[in-house]
Amino acid sequence: MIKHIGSFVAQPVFTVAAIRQIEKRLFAAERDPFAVMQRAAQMLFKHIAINWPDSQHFVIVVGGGNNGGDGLLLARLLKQAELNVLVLDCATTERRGDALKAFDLALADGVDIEPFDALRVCVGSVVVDGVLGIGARLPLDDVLCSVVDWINRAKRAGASVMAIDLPTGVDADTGYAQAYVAADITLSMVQPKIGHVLGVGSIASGRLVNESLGSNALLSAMSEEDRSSLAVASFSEQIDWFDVAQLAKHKPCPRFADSHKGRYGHVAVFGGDHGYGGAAIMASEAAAKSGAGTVALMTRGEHVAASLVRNPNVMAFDLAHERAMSLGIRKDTVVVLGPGLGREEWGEALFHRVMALSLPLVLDADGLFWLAQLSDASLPEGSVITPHLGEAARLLGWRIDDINRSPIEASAALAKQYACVVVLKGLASVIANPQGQVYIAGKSEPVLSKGGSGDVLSGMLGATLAYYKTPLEAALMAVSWHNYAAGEMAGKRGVHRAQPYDVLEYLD
Ligand SMILES: NC(=O)C1=CN([C@@H]2O[C@H](COP(=O)(O)OP(=O)(O)OC[C@H]3O[C@@H](n4cnc5c(N)ncnc54)[C@H](O)[C@@H]3O)[C@@H](O)[C@H]2O)[C@H](O)CC1
Ligand SMILES: [K+]
Repeated sequence: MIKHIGSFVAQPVFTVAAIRQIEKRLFAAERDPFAVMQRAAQMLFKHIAINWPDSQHFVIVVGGGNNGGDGLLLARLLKQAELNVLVLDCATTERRGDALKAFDLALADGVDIEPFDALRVCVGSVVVDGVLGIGARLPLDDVLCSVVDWINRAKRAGASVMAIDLPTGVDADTGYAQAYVAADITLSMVQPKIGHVLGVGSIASGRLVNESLGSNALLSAMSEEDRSSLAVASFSEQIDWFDVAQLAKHKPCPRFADSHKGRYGHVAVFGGDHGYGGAAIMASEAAAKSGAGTVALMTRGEHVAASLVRNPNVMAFDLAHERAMSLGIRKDTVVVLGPGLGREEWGEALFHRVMALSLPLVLDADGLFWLAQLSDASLPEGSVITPHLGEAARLLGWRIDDINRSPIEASAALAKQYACVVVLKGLASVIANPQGQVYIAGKSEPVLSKGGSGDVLSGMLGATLAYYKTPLEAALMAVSWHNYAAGEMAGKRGVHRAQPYDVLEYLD
């Protein structure tokens, strides 16, 4: 089968360890390392002027590290521009190095620096979070929690919040957060971090802007090998990927002019025990509307008529019929197993029967429940599993909180354990393959938090798996496409009314 390979626009996101290495090289390349912090402050000033050109009153909350140093130098620039600026200092340790130098310069310039006091009323229309950046140790103690709370209260009272580098409270390596600053804009310094695009961090960051401070030039001068040793995950960049014009350019599963249905694969969706027919019907509809050449729904007899009425293009077979398997399966079949499979005997027997076919699988929902019951399971080559946090926890024998705290490690561990591609579903999804490649795709789309969204995604994934050469590509395409379409749908239909299958009307 001839396949079209989409080209991905991916932007690397970095760990703190990698940022520290880049910083080291950046400092070595500068005559005066303090110049990097000064550049950071100039960039903050620039973005303030762009975003809030009319604001006169600024409050900058600073910690004792270099994140606070950036904030102090920004305060100086605002003061020099004759704007009203107040620095609230919540440092608990003595300042050293660049942070101390920044503090002294701000003080010498007459910047108003006062100790942070939670009872103080916010006087700024823009509040800048310069409390903690990549040097944060989490969780925050009570004092820092009250600082975070103060900034968020100021926001609720009408102030805009800009975070320097990272919203305070967010783990830069995972996006995990408990108490955290909810920023309107985050100005990331040097390079974007994993925590900006994953987990709660992806929401806390608000609109993300990065200023490389000279590191882009440094990275492009590095060898590909050297550079890729720094990035542990690549983020299929929202700005490019989800931009309508860009998506039009990278349209998933494009059709060929000299087309016939055999070129787009065959998807067989297995599932739909009593009461769960909708899940399997939605998955089969999703496969069909994502462009699969042919789709078969393999289900209980009671769901056949419903499926035919809704989707006459989808073949619907009653699994109790002795020829159902031979009619619904071709040799190039991609199987979607799980939606509405259930946890009763019927689902268990069907799970084993389908696993024995050794066809590439999309394994989801209760398919993952049955997978977790096996002590030693290998999946057919080219398979993809799509667990949410709870399902991943069951498969790995970890606690859900552990998955939340280490989503990249969890997906990589699952990809190894089952020798398959893993889509760990979350606000943004982590996609990993057994070769150690990791991508983060998608962003928070609250409209997707409804029963049935996973079924639709698994059906879409069935279609992309039939279309693309590698399961990694197929997973990236399906997750990004689903997420993009959800954003379009939410805008046009509203987040309450829109149903999970409505997303399929926004794929083109
Ligand atoms: N170094 C550079 O090239 C540049 C750095 N920039 C900014 O600097 C920060 C990173 O600075 P660093 O000093 O390493 O860390 P932080 O400021 O994030 O915090 C360290 C500081 O805070 C204390 N601390 C950490 N956690 C806690 C906690 N839970 N409770 C109390 N205190 C805590 C710690 O002891 C230190 O004193 C980076 O994010 C950038 O914003 C530049 O932008 C320019 C280049
Ligand atoms: K910060």
